[in-house]
Amino acid sequence: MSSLLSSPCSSVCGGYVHRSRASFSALMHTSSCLRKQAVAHRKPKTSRTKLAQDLKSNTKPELYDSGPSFKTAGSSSFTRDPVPHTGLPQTDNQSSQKRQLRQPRPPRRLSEEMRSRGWDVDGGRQVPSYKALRSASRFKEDRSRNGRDDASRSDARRHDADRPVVSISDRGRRSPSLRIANHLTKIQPPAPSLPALDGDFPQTFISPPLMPGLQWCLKQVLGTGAVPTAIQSLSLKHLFKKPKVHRWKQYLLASETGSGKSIAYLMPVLQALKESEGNPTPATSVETTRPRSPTDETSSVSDTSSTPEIAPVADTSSVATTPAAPQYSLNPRALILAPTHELSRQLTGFAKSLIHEIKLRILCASRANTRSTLKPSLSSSQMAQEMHKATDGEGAELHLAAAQGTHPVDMIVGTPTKLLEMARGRGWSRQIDDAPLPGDKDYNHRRQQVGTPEMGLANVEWVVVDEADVLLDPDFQETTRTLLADISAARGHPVPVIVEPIAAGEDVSKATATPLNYPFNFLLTSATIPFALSAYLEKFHPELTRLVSPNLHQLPKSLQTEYVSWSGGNKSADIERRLRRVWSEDSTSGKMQGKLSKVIIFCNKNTKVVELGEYLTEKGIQNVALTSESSARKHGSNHHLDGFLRPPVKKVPEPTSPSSSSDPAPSPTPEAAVTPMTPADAPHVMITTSLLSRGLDFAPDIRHVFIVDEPRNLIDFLHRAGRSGRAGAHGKVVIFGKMKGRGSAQAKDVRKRVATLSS
Ligand SMILES: Nc1ncnc2c1ncn2[C@@H]1O[C@H](COP(=O)(O)OP(=O)(O)OP(=O)(O)O)[C@@H](O)[C@H]1O
Repeated sequence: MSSLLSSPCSSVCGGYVHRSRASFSALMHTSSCLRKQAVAHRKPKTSRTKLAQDLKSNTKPELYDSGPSFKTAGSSSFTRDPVPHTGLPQTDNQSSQKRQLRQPRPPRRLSEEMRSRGWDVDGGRQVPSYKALRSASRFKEDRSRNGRDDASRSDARRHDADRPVVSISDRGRRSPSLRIANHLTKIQPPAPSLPALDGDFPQTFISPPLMPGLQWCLKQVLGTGAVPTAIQSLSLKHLFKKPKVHRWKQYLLASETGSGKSIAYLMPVLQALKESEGNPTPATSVETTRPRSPTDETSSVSDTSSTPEIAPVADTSSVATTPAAPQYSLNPRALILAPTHELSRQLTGFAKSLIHEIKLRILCASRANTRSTLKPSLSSSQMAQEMHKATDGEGAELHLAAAQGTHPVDMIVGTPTKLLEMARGRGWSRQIDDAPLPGDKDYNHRRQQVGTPEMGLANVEWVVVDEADVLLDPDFQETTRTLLADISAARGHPVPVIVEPIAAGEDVSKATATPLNYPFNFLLTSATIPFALSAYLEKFHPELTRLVSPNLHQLPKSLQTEYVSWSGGNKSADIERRLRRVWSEDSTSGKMQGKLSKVIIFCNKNTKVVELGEYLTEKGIQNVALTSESSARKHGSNHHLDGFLRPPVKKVPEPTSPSSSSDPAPSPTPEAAVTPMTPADAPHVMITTSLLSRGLDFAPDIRHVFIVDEPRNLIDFLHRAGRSGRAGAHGKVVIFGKMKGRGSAQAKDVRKRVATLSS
């Protein structure tokens, strides 16, 4: 406890720093402040592509150094640290778009005053009026932009707020935590050399806390020797707790790319869904929490075995119960939100590989504009068969608009736009005006075009926001928050829709916002936490617990970086030359066992993607060039990514007993089925933009990522680079630029900044 003293910063910021053991974080803080001071005096950079200034200073693993009392029995040390993760600095774009706060939800019969504040009643449900959602017509789907400008980064401030932060130190555990045993890569998993368990943090996928069926499927998917990664350990430790007094969980799971965040959030969600099958938890109360006192922090840190959650004082005066789910076709109990259809489909397939034993029903809502294949006249057994087909296949999708009756479904995965459409009716966003404008002949026609809502939200107990920094950025936030508000309203606890990006440098610690207490478990995940997200969470979710891996905001250790200088001639020819070199190295090294590695090339612009694709095709290199407009993306499946995405693990024959000690037979490796081919026979190159840089789990034979345009910022860079070197597999990120002579300053700057991402 004595290690948690605060001392004034000796440098420039005048702030305070929490001291951990040996005052190392104090040192880091001071040096960070000095660096910021130096940056502030530097001539401001005008480049649009200037990279983040001080990303690393906030996130060094040393900041999570543990006090002596938290050492585990083995070499691992797990700790909760008082230094909060403050996030990456915010972009200008975000700061310039300060918008208004809409509140509160209205009573069912609306007064004129409430109406004028933008509320309406729709089919008995309270929703923001279409007028209030006028700006929703700008909703853009599938645009995973990651922030555009870094000019405000040096303004970023660290806020030593007292929200709970839980981290896991990787000292002495670095290799085991990511010594990935993955049978998909044909790497024989090393015998697990686990540090001694300290009874606190699970270091194997064991039962309990996992139910045997889930544990068995994890072994199938990951291989028998797999051990939890840092973020999964944290999840096992914290997300399976069952507090005596029910309260809705609020957690952020943050860890580097390819570190297994999907499993970290799927494990607790799937298990909870199974356990509460047929026994839904009502939205019993809106929890109001007392202000945190300094003693809260001390006690939560000193007692690692206790929950990091500060017990809220339940406001029993506002007790409400979940209204009965109306007769919608689908009434899911969990929703997973993802920024793209591709990611939704992959997550669905992956989640299905984990439920072969526990038998839940998971649906992908990614298909946007297709007619239902179900006929209303189907008998119930036919319907059940269709349902089985739709929920058992890889990334299977179902559109039930024309089907009758309700269909049991436990979890739906989709983009916020699609999910909102399912909840409000197809075409709802076209109805953004309450009254027709003079001469608006289409008005009635438009209103009639709105489809019937097919998804009820009253049963939703879990919401996961994957790639939270994208889904809560200016492009997506309105849709995401509207959906969250709709769920809350459907569960009987209306909350305001907040569309209020935090300005750069805004001191959120002094903000007096009303916390958002959603009546469901709320999980957010991301590999990058920009300032805007961090500040938003601090302001509106002060009780949210952050589970942070020590390598957050760093490149995976298995990923090498290499710089290639443009020759000064044709850039496409330079890229072609480098590709051929990769394949010739593959053939001589023998590391690829006769196969040739695949390469993902990231460009900044669609035109460049198309141009490069055509050039390589001309040169006899088969490739897949994908932009946001590509027609291949509109087919409602991930077939356009075939050969590049990691395929889901198929179900293996039933075990005699899932809880028996014998390990499951390894499933056939996807590689085994693939005949070796050359880049002239089958695409070995995918060219795309940042569109596909988020969340997708690419196959391990993608050994190279080429970044041929300067990334817009370090967030963008981390996600692009992170498509390779996943789950401990070897990978290389090749960065092209002008490295020598006049005009090389920018490339050198990139190099310097990228170097800060490797420890
Ligand atoms: N404990 C583990 N051992 C071995 N492999 C694992 C483990 N956990 C996850 N994996 C594998 O690692 C890969 C990456 O996982 P996942 O896609 O969840 O990463 P992520 O952290 O969500 O990455 P991103 O930030 O890019 O979305 C998957 O193929 C998954 O099967």
